Amino acid sequence: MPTPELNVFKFGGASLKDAAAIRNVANILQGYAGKQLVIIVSAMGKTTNALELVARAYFDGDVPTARQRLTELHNATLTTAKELFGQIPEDLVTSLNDLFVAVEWIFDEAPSDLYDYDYDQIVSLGELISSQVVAAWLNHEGLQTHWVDARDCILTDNTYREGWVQWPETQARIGQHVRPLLASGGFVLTQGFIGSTSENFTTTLGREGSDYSAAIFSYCLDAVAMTIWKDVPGVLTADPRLFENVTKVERLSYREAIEMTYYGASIIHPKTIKPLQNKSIPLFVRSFVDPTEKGTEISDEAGDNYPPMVAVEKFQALVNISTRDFSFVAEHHIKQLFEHITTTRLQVNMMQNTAISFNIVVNDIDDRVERFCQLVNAEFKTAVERDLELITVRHYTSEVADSMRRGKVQLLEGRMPLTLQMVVKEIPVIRRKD
Ligand SMILES: Nc1ncnc2c1ncn2[C@@H]1O[C@H](COP(=O)(O)OP(=O)(O)O)[C@@H](O)[C@H]1O
Ligand SMILES: N[C@@H](CC(=O)OP(=O)(O)O)C(=O)O
Repeated sequence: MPTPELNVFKFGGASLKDAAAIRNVANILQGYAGKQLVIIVSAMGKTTNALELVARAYFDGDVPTARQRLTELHNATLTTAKELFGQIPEDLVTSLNDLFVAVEWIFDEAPSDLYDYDYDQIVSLGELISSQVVAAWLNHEGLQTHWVDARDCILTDNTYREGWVQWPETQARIGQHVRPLLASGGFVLTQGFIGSTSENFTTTLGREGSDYSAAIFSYCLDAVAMTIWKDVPGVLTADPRLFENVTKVERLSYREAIEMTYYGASIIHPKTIKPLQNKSIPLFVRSFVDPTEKGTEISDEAGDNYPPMVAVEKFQALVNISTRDFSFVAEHHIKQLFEHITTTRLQVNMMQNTAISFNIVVNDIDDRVERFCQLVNAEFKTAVERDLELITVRHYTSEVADSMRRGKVQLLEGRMPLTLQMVVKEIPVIRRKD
């Protein structure tokens, strides 16, 4: 049953990066007091990056470093809480302490044989901490807020670091845990990014997956709209950190949004769009810096005219695969290659083939490319080029395409009527030997 006028808001790391930022979030939420609202929060600032280092140190057997980094994070969290509250409420100190102690207990045991599993048990801490601090602050500010554990709501399979949502069970759990709280009044606040398996082990949904969590809650609760609050005025024609002269796009269709985000427009996690599109729930991208502004609306197609829009995906590897015996790359080879692509969890962003070779451009994550090359080694030769960028231009013009190529060497290009893609690397700078 739809929840009347329910909105879902997602606040990411940038909007929660320190005490002043959390105060700002509470000020925004004052404007929604008494409304039906589910709030999804990410970890504060760059906490997830810090926790990745903790997980790596632990898995590599360097427990003292893991402990030290965890203690630093605990102290930083208490400092933020102290700046917010002055005197930190006792129950917040206790709940934060319990969360940190649970990770310290992991350090008392040897790592499992699966890094991705250990990663999720540790890195999920970021969202658990931030949700406790923010919920406590909202309650302190007179905004009644129920804290919910997202692991009681989002059921995933056992694919650690990229849990696959089990939709029917998730829908039932969200209904069971969230609806009664909404009915009792007050906001519901929970964590983005995390879920759990049927054996109650914590999973994460993939880096920057809190947007996706918000879309899951929006879908399951039939929200009227979902809003993600960002440090930019909305979706821009390109990432302002990388490009000049970018402008805000007032409206985007789901199709445009999914194409841009899949290829690296990191403003929205690519998995966010499908659940919203499936129920025609509009997505608003708004500024937490200037919450009076309208932002960008993403919804059904409306015959819009779009300017050129650019997305850049970094850390790409180009894998050139060729047969060892000069035979054609035929269908059965491609089938075999894709089986290995699936088992090593490569995400293929571009592919092109010739008579005896097959090129794929993939996200270069961990040792996945090496594992893939080993698996195909018996039948195929492989050559890998790394540190590449995949630039995708929707609604391209020749001027924009030329400006993207400037100062780069282009290794691969793909053109479709609406989309231009190029794989580029920096031109190596020749320096004098003195
Ligand atoms: N097309 C785009 N429009 C606007 N911002 C973009 C775009 N592509 C990338 N970004 C970047 O996304 C950032 C906001 O996303 P992100 O840092 O993931 O936020 P959070 O982690 O707080 O949710 C912006 O600061 C901007 O640099
Ligand atoms: N904290 C997680 C999940 C997330 O989505 O964060 P953010 O909303 O700050 O991008 C990450 O950094 O990957």
